[in-house]
Amino acid sequence: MPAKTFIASGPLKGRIQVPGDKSISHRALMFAGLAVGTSRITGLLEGEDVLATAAAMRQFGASIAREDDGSWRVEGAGLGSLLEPRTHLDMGNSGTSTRLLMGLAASHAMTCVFTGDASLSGRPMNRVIAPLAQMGAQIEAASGGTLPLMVRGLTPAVPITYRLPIASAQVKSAVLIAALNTPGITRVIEPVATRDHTERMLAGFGARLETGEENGERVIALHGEADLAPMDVCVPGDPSSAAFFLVAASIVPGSDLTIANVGLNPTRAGIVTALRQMGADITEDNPREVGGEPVADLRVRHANLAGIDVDPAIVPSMIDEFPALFVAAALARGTTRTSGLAELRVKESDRIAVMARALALAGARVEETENGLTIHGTGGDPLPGTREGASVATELDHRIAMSMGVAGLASTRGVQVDDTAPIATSFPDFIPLLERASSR
Ligand SMILES: O=C(O)C1=C[C@@H](OP(=O)(O)O)[C@@H](O)[C@H](O)C1
Ligand SMILES: C=C(OP(=O)(O)O)C(=O)O
Repeated sequence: MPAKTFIASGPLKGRIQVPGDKSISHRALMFAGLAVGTSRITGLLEGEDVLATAAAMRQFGASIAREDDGSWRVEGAGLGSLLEPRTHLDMGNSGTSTRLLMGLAASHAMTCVFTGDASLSGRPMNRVIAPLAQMGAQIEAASGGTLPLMVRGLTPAVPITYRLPIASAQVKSAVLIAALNTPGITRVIEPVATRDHTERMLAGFGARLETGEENGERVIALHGEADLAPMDVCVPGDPSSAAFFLVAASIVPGSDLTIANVGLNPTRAGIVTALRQMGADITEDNPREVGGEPVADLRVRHANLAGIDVDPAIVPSMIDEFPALFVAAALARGTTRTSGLAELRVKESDRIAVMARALALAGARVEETENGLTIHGTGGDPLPGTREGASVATELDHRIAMSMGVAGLASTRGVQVDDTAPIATSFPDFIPLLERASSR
């Protein structure tokens, strides 16, 4: 459990690059692992969550290796020809790996056991069990619908039409991945649009899928069984990782930082919109497309932020960025109110409760509401920071650790975080990168 105190820093300057997008990295390994032939992935995030997906895909029969130039070479096992894993699949801390690979197992005639760490073992899986059971899979989970769980897949599975009861790209993707090996048309209806990396990348790998709109809802129709052809994937930088630097540079006076190659898919870019509404100075340079995704270099300069009421409609497009936004709000002038964040309670930790406690410990004025936080900002003055001997509980949650690390940069006493190890799940080089950016 490496604790660390993040202390007040000088301005963040220069040009940095954040690692590859976690959501896209998972999918690149999965779909390359299902294609027939060899794919190459550049810019893959080499974080623990993504490595858990790689290990699982190897158990399913894909051959996956890192090349000397840092790219990854994947020889697919071929959809429908997967091997049955010889041991349980250890998903570590990763909800995305678990839920998407449960979809894969559901339409293959094999038995897979999924396990995970203490955080993942508390997260709800009924949301994927329900549609996958409709498709014919038999799933036995611990009471409460959590890991460890066993999936007995069915081939051929049954195509379904499934309307998502919650806005979740993981549930959508689990059903679409199960549909790949399912004859017929599987439809997913999304009342609220969530990240669409699965749809974009599956089309790139040659799956037949149509996306459209009916009565204001998104409808995705996937034709199985799919033949996936190998391809080269270039993974853009992760906007969820960039968010920590967008907030850090916004709250530390004198900062002028460029974050190169950040993915700006509209289903992910809500944090940029919300920070701009607070008065952040963020410009987009060199907009382009990388790997079928919109990308730009983001230049962020310190600004005097003001509190806002965050529109709940923006929530799905910045779901993982709320811990970072809460830190921006704690340094802003006036009050920020957030609502509609029920999903935050079932992430790696209860991010509403854990951030309320963490920010209060660092001296911020925070009120927890049913499904959000109300934060009264300092108006730009540094937070007091944690007291001697007190440290923020990160609860196995990488985003809590990084967000509170950023809060430390704008604090008088510094912010001590009890455990920085979870950061490696999504951003192994976060601390050195932060130190480099703030010491120029
Ligand atoms: O599909 C994905 O890659 C993800 C979807 C989101 O989860 P939900 O689907 O549970 O909202 C997000 O929080 C997670 O970090 C990654
Ligand atoms: C919620 C997250 O990831 P996952 O659901 O894959 O554990 C996250 O990275 O913030």
